[in-house]
Amino acid sequence: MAARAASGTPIIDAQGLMKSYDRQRDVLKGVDLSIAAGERVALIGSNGSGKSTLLRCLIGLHGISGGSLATMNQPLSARNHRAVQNSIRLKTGFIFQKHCLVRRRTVLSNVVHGFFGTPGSWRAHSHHLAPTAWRTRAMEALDDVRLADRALARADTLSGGQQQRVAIARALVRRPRLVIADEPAASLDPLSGKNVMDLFARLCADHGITLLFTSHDMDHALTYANRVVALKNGRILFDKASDKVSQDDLKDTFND
Ligand SMILES: Nc1ncnc2c1ncn2[C@@H]1O[C@H](COP(=O)(O)OP(=O)(O)OP(=O)(O)O)[C@@H](O)[C@H]1O
Repeated sequence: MAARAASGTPIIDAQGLMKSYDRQRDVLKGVDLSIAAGERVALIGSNGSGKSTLLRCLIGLHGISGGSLATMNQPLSARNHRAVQNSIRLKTGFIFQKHCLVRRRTVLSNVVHGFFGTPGSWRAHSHHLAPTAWRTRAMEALDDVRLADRALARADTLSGGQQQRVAIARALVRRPRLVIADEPAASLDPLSGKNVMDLFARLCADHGITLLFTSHDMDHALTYANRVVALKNGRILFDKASDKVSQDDLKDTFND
């Protein structure tokens, strides 16, 4: 049962959202999802239930096949113009399971890469080219993730957990309104995963950033989100406050 976000202009507003990749099979089968500014939402579901597809539709990376969708008031459709995608990207931070850092570049340059897409983007290739304001902001973001002292180290000399914190700094460097994270802690050991999620959720809360993340770790979903949305076979199975999610809800989500 889908519940609409309580108040405020939605950051994300999907109604009856459909998506098929091949016109033969619908991967998303009528998803209603409304997320208000400042919410922290976990998207859960079995492998193949459609979580990543939904995230990609929400940011205009995939066109939708039916229904309606607006992200930050920007309507999205079957074929999204590059300008629409860029407009959403400029206000959105992304974090993926694999941190996708440029391994041979410094930590600081990797954070400066978060400015790609803004005017004068070529300066985001390296911290040497970046304007002072970008470098300063990147250092603040590194300070937020407690890695300012590693700014000039090569990215591939950091541990997996540290690299994921660099990815968080890169996602937050432009102070986005929305952060979308696809399994942000999945490649980390349990303790590093918990540390990264603690930090990530706190930074989003401190900066008033709306957060939508997927996770296969139910502790993470229930701890770091204030709302949990379960997808099953491309449909929303439930959408409720995290403290209302029961063991039976989780069983229904993951059982055939
Ligand atoms: N680019 C694509 N082209 C065709 N089919 C795709 C594409 N991406 C995903 N699919 C299909 O869509 C369905 C949903 O996949 P999706 O990756 O969205 O699920 P998921 O819930 O994120 O899974 P997981 O938990 O394994 O990451 C799957 O059947 C998958 O094979």
